[in-house]
Amino acid sequence: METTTAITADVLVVGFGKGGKTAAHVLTDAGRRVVLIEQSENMYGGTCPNVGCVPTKMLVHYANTRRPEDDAQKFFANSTAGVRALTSAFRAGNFEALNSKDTATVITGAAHFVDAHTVAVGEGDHRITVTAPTILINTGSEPVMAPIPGLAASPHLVSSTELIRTDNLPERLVVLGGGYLGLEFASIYQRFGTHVTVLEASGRLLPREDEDIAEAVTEILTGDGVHVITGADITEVRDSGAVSTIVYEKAGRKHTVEAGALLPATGRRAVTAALRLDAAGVQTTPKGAITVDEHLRTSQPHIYALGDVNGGEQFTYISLDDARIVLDQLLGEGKRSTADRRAVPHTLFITPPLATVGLTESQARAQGLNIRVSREKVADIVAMPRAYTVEETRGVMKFVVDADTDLILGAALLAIDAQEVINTVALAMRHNITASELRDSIYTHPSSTEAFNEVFDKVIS
Ligand SMILES: Cc1cc2nc3c(=O)[nH]c(=O)nc-3n(C[C@H](O)[C@H](O)[C@H](O)COP(=O)(O)OP(=O)(O)OC[C@H]3O[C@@H](n4cnc5c(N)ncnc54)[C@H](O)[C@@H]3O)c2cc1C
Ligand SMILES: NC(=O)c1ccc[n+]([C@@H]2O[C@H](COP(=O)([O-])OP(=O)(O)OC[C@H]3O[C@@H](n4cnc5c(N)ncnc54)[C@H](O)[C@@H]3O)[C@@H](O)[C@H]2O)c1
Repeated sequence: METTTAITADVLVVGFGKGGKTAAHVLTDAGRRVVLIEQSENMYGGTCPNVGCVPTKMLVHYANTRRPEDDAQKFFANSTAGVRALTSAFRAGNFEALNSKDTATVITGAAHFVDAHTVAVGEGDHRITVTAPTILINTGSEPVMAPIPGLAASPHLVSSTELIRTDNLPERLVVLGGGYLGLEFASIYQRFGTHVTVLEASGRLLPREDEDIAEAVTEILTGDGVHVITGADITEVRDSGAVSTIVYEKAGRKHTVEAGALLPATGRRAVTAALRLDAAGVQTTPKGAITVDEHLRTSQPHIYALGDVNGGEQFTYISLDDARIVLDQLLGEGKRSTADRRAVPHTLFITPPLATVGLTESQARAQGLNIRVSREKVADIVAMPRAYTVEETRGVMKFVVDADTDLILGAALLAIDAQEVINTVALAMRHNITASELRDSIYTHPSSTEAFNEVFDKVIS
């Protein structure tokens, strides 16, 4: 006998990501009856606090506190135990904070569309359906598996989630792809004591950054012992017992590298396959992301898509900003849009971190802009003793400034605290604060922001 439970709500959220949960809280507080469906009890709060930003940044912290005399294996196991404790606390907090509200309900199970207003969890017996006039899809992204023969079947294949959760520090890790995820894991695991090799298809790391910045990053990683191979065309993965052999071609020659663990980090794509979007008439792009307009409405105007699933930039704070746009549609004036975003910063959490915003020097030159470029090595910045006080003097700071208006066009900060300092630069860019104003402001001492007092004057071209 079928025992379908039918629930109605004002707003249904599918997926417990940053955008969905933020919207769910605000809508509940505004008196809406909200149902949020999350497929896994291990994922309340979404990717970021469970298997993404939070655990990886905690691992960066732990890896950087390891002393040479620490036993690598024990130190790693203690670190992942610390990560588990934090992520479980965050997960429970995320569930409780929402589910304990009178007009909010969290349902655990994989959701799929039945029609444009109805979503079901489960099939047949015990099926739950939720019907709502407004639906938010926030199902995130998953790793793309490069079509390399032998890769998908390799017993040594590990996902970033598995690497975070294991207590066993791999002896030899090969990372396929030198993007955000690949370089962060390379830096973390090398510092824990693993021998790491990065195989990157592009001719150099970080092809979107200026060459001098990419070179400085490569120097830091290789200085830490990471083996970085760029221009690598990976042709095959062969398995024999305890190791995988990765075969790649570089400059017309065949090479091999062995790994006990193999991490694919060649990009992530929207999670839509299980949603049965056809049943709701929701369209997707050729890459499988949900098609949205600048207000994040899908091809069905009452259905919105937030976060990685809509094919935008894959960062937690973008998913959060997506929630602001959708909430403005549902509760506000309906004006806010993705077109309002200016000077969105990014941070690659290697050690020290690389934080960037705006145009690179090469992008600005390609646009024919009249620019002034300032750059200084962190070790040489007299106004920033902070780097010496924490014994991390590696890196470089670079600013691209409009020579006609003195407005900042972009920055690349490879330096201690860069993930914090970049937010001030981005704010200055958004509010048309000039390079001279930033240079001549008062900052606390000793801090990394003080570098502004000096670096803007180190004009190199
Ligand atoms: C290892 C790693 C490190 C990262 N580090 C950073 C960082 O430092 N800073 C940063 O800004 N970004 C980082 N990111 C990217 C960031 O985590 C994502 O951009 C962000 O979490 C995306 O959030 P979201 O709102 O799109 O959805 P997610 O947080 O991915 O949530 C989607 C949720 O939907 C659920 N779901 C999927 N399908 C269904 C279904 N059919 N039914 C019900 N539920 C479903 C999933 O289980 C998941 O919980 C990192 C990513 C990874 C993988
Ligand atoms: N600190 C952060 O904010 C952070 C950290 C981790 C992940 N993320 C997000 O997650 C997304 C996914 O991360 P990612 O690193 O998987 O993707 P990515 O797009 O950042 O990098 C993928 C890299 O893999 C390379 N590549 C692709 N195919 C390859 C192949 N066959 N062989 C070798 N190299 C290949 C690409 O040239 C690229 O350098 C990021 O773009 C970012 O938005 C953010």
